[in-house]
Amino acid sequence: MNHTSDPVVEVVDLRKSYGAKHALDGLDFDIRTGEIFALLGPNGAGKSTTIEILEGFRTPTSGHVRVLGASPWNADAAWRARVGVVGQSTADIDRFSARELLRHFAGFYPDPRDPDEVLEAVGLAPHAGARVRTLSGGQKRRVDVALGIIGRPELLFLDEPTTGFDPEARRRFWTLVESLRTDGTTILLTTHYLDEAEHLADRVGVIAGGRLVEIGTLRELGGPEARTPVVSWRDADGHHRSERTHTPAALVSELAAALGGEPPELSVHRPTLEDIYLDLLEAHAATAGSSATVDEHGGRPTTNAGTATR
Ligand SMILES: Nc1ncnc2c1ncn2[C@@H]1O[C@H](COP(=O)(O)OP(=O)(O)OP(=O)(O)O)[C@@H](O)[C@H]1O
Repeated sequence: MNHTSDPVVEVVDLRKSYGAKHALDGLDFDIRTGEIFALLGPNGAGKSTTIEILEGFRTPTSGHVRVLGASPWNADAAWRARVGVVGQSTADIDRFSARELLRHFAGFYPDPRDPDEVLEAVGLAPHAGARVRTLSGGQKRRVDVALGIIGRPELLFLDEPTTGFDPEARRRFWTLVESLRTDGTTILLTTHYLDEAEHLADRVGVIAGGRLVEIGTLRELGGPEARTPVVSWRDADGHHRSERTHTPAALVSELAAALGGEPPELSVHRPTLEDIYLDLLEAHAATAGSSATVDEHGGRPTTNAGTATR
């Protein structure tokens, strides 16, 4: 465990361009020891570019980046042993069994976890001896997670870790991540699942168009007014109206009195986390002058722990 009070991850004015494309346009954030920090954002926002720079697989165009006190892309093997990586692509060493892979990779670390305990923790114990290629997509993803934590990392990167998991596997994974936090592991997570971020993250950073739109706890997302209920109805001349109010019951009574009965098409809605998140992205797209786009990305390196990192 890192016992210093310095941030585990320090990012100042991080920029990354691919030709004329500014994938990252000046990011600033810190991740503290023992924290679970989630990066949220639409497709193409820059989450994987950020995480891959912090893992040392890409170099920034400019900016200051320190991860466990080092520049990741110049870091040595001792630094790598302190970091765990679960990238977006799935383990492709599929002629081995999960148990064989874990035993093999455990040998690269000074203080690895017990392979059988890891298999149990990720729910792979019943399939430990099966060749990885015979496993389902969700089971292969668990192999990635197992490889990411076998070295007992101080800092764990999880890039969309539960994509393809069934609901029970996701819950089980969340329990595993919580136990890693209890052990003192610092975790950077990217996810498209707001409930995952809500369940796991101490703080989130919302990224869009290569910029950090907001950073804070999920409760703080969108500012203090974002969760204010919205009363909607159709008024006497047929126009659709809506009003944000902390006293929706009072407004509904006023409306009922003014309209002499039930307000037509009345609804009272308390914005959900998803509403708030989508509003944030919409506001960003409006100020950026374009909406968030879905991009294909080429040339991303394989980043699962079993191949590129070790
Ligand atoms: N190797 C590359 N060459 C050129 N452009 C790239 C490359 N990798 C990423 N990009 C572009 O950089 C931007 C950010 O991509 P990135 O993969 O970081 O987004 P993301 O937030 O991880 O998206 P997703 O949620 O789809 O994984 C996108 O516009 C993408 O097309």
